[in-house]
Amino acid sequence: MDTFKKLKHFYWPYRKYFFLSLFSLIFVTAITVVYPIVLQITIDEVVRNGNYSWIPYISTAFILLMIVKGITTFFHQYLGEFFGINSVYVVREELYEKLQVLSFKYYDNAKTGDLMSRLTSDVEMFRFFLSFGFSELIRITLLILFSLSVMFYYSVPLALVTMAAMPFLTIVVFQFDKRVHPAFRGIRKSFGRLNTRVQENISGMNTVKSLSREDFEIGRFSNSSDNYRQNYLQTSEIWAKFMPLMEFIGNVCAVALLAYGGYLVMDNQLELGALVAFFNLVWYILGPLMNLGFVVNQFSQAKASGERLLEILEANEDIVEKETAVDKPIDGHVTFKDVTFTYIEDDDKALKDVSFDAPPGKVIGLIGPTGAGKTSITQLITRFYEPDEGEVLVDGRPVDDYKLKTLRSNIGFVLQEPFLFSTTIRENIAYGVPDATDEQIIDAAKRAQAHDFIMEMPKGYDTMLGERGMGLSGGQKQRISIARAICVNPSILVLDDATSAVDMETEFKIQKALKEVMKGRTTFIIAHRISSLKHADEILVLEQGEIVERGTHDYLLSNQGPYQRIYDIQYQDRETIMEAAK
Ligand SMILES: Nc1ncnc2c1ncn2[C@@H]1O[C@H](COP(=O)(O)OP(=O)(O)OP(=O)(O)O)[C@@H](O)[C@H]1O
Repeated sequence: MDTFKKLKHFYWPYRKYFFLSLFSLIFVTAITVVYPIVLQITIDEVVRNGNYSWIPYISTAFILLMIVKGITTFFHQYLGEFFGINSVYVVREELYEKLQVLSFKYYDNAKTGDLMSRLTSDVEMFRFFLSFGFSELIRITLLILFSLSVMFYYSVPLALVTMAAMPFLTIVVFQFDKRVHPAFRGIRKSFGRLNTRVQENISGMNTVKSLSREDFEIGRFSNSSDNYRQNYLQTSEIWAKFMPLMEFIGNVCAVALLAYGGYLVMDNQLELGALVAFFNLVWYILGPLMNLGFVVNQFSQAKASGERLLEILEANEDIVEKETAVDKPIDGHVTFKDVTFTYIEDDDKALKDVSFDAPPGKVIGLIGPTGAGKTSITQLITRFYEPDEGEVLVDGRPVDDYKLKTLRSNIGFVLQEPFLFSTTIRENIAYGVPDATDEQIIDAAKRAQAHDFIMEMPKGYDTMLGERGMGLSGGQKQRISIARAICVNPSILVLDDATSAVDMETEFKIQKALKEVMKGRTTFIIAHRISSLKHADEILVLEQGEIVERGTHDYLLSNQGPYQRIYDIQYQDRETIMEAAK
């Protein structure tokens, strides 16, 4: 019940609808129990005692009851659904909001497919229990209570015989829950894994096809699918074992009832109509008790789903905004003081004692082999991660003094593989500034050298892009992302390998666009090619998380250090190779 208690604040505000639904349910259930009573009166009074004049009254009363039942059933169902769907509406909203604030650390380990299945099928499972399961549990209790009351009214000894089976059934149901709950947790987990497989496969379809790994992928999918199947079958086995057992206990009870009840009728201690009514009533108890297995099953599924939802809702938000965080304009002065950083505890350090100072408007180049820590530096400026030691300052203040929104909206990114949403080009450019005017958007596109190719498209700025920006070349995507950065007008700019994926002509265009966007902004250029950052005011050469050399291009060229070696590989050796090829 802990899971439901923890999730209470989602459904409790809607309790009014739940209780109204429950109130209607009391009528529905009470009227259901009236059926056997009508049967008893008809047999004993009308048929056996010959009171045929009662027929019109009984019929009218019966019809009236049916009308009331129809109306109350409507309210019970509708309000139950209303309660469930509104509660999970809030759950879904809160989950989504939580996903927006969870840090990169969380996403480093999270699997998209699994998260998707939590946000869809787990939420749905929880809703189903709120809408139907809860009230079904109460319907069962009410039906048993009402039926027992009528049974005790007809015959106390016979009612006691019926009750004798209840403890056995309760034990079986309890055992059932104990086994079926872990099984359902297994099902939900393997469904999450299955979703992850599908999602990764579709996202990585290019890689799969280009490496001809379709068969391997099919095999991996089959494994996950088989795992889901096995989990499901295991649960079905538990289900299949317990259901007949419950039914058997129920039938033994019915036989005992008929034998003892028959004896009471023959002994004139019970009217025949009462026995028939009794036999109907006993199924109103046994049926729901057996059905309890189904409700317990739903309850277990909802509990397993609720646990998975809580795992997201209670996930640690390691990047928290201070209460005193400020919202001040940022000039773009970035300072690192002895910064050391690791992504995963006990892992190698991604940055070691990194210090530098980047005054507003200066250009800092970051170069070094892959995995040297270039991107990590920029991830700390935006506070995507936090350093283990040392300080990251912007305009002389630690980055955690700023509101996250203030800090991040002042830092623009142009990445090697920009992410474009499947919407119009206009919306993609204005993504960071949703209220940007058409003039602003067009101006940004012009400065990013993107206006011309956008205008060549049939719908211009209203052209819809496919998922992940399909339908555009790498260079075009890049320029849209530069326009996006210009639109935001950040004081700090990060160009992460922005020109590595394009041909020389496009690179030239992009460089022109970048020059435009860099004007007046502190810029960090991450590059493998010296040509991309040789004009930087300071170049930091990184190796295994450490700054091993720093200075201007000219200084570094004469320093006989790692930068010069990179230069030699990229320029002189190339010339030698070109010479040799002549
Ligand atoms: N999300 C992450 N979780 C764990 N380790 C990471 C993560 N991102 C990077 N690392 C590790 O941190 C180190 C520095 O990585 P970083 O991405 O900063 O290098 P880089 O110099 O930008 O490399 P590249 O030129 O390939 O982009 C590497 O050893 C990398 O494996």
